[in-house]
Amino acid sequence: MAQGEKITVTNGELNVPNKPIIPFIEGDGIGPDIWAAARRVIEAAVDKAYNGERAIEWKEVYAGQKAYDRTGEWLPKETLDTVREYLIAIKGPLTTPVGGGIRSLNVALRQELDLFTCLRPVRYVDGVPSPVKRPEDTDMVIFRENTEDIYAGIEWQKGTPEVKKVIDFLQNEMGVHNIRFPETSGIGIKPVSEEGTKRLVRASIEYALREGRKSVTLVHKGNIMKFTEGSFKSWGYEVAHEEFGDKVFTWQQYDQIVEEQGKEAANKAQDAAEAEGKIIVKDAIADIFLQQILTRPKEFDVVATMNLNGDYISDALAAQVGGIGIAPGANINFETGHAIFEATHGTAPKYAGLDKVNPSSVILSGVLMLEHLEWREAADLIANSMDRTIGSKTVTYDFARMMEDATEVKTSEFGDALIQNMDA
Ligand SMILES: NC(=O)C1=CN([C@@H]2O[C@H](COP(=O)(O)OP(=O)(O)OC[C@H]3O[C@@H](n4cnc5c(N)ncnc54)[C@H](OP(=O)(O)O)[C@@H]3O)[C@@H](O)[C@H]2O)C=CC1
Ligand SMILES: O=C(O)CCC(=O)C(=O)O
Ligand SMILES: [Mg+2]
Repeated sequence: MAQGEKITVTNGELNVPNKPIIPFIEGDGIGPDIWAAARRVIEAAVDKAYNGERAIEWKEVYAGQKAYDRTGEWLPKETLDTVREYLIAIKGPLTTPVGGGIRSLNVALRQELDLFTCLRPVRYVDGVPSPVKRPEDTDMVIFRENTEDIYAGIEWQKGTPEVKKVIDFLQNEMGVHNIRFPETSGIGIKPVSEEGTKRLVRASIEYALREGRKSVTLVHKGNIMKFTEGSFKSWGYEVAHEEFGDKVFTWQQYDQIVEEQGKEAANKAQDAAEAEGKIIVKDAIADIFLQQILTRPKEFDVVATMNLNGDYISDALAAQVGGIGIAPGANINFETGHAIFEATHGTAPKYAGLDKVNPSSVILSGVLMLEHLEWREAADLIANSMDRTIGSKTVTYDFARMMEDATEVKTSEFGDALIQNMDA
């Protein structure tokens, strides 16, 4: 039984004891390699920052292969109950087979605990090799809706009685005539709700205001998927207008001024709003957005989008600042206080057990967790040490292959270097 105390929440504020119990899931594939390094780095930073007065009491909980081997279940109820009870957890990646087998345990955790925001900050760490000319221009925070959309996994396989029933219903009762090959189609459903959209966009605007960000961009494919992605855009603007009033200036307001007074007046109004520190709420269609984040990254700041778009955007943006080896994330319910911190990447099975991959994504997810607990001194120790370590070209294989004169180290050695450089 772990010693320590529970983190609790009162009126949306976390109460963090000096020895909080934090559940962790080691993860599949490279999970054990990166988690071992991350755990040591986080412990060293907390110890150094608070001279032993604070410490994390880790509590292992099981999911994925390790859970299956021990209990015969991929995601035991006990794991969900424990995370629910202790509020904050951190996890390694979990495998999801393609085209059959179990559904994503990562998605199940997010849905079961209603962790409606997948928050993925994307910013450049000095010295990291990147495929773009000015990686430092990319500084965005993704707010990805985390519980709905086609990502929810509501689908039926080709040739089953279930899919036939759904197709018959669509054709006979809903007047659908454009399923191109009904006999050989699988069908997926894409639920996107007003409630789910509004809580996500609300959280993104609140974050932008709190963190002094400049804009929130609603990313959607609403021209094609009018009542899901298109509605996401409309509901997003509604939240902005109805709940944030004079704290925001939206592109809908801009368009209205263009209509009534012309473009010059609209530009002036937007400039004035920016000067007053208002958040600009705008939108972009997903395909062109993927081009513009590469060509004009400075124009984007906080990004609010649906589940699948957010998944694609996360990996694309991670590439711009050096790749998935350094891409942290958090799954958060801002209303209940529940949060699970995890890297953006997956289990990278070909590297499992080789002590080779970059642990930075899960370590920086730990930094996000420490910031969330307001243990900023410990978070800063890790972030600064990461700057120094990468700055001295001590890196894992993924960065070493793109750098000249790098010293390539193993996962565990990178962890050692981070701990050593906390003293520098
Ligand atoms: N939240 C989660 O738990 C997630 C789980 N997954 C699951 O992971 C499994 C594998 O997915 P896959 O599509 O291969 O994606 P992965 O993210 O696991 O790996 C893809 C590639 O990304 C690079 N990479 C990933 N992690 C690291 C790291 N820590 N350091 C350096 N490079 C890294 C490697 O590239 P290279 O070979 O070029 O060096 C790797 O081959 C699937 O079952 C998927 O469902 C996927 C995403 C998230
Ligand atoms: O759950 C999975 O296996 C994949 C999830 C994923 O890619 C993500 O959340 O970014
Ligand atoms: Mg992904």
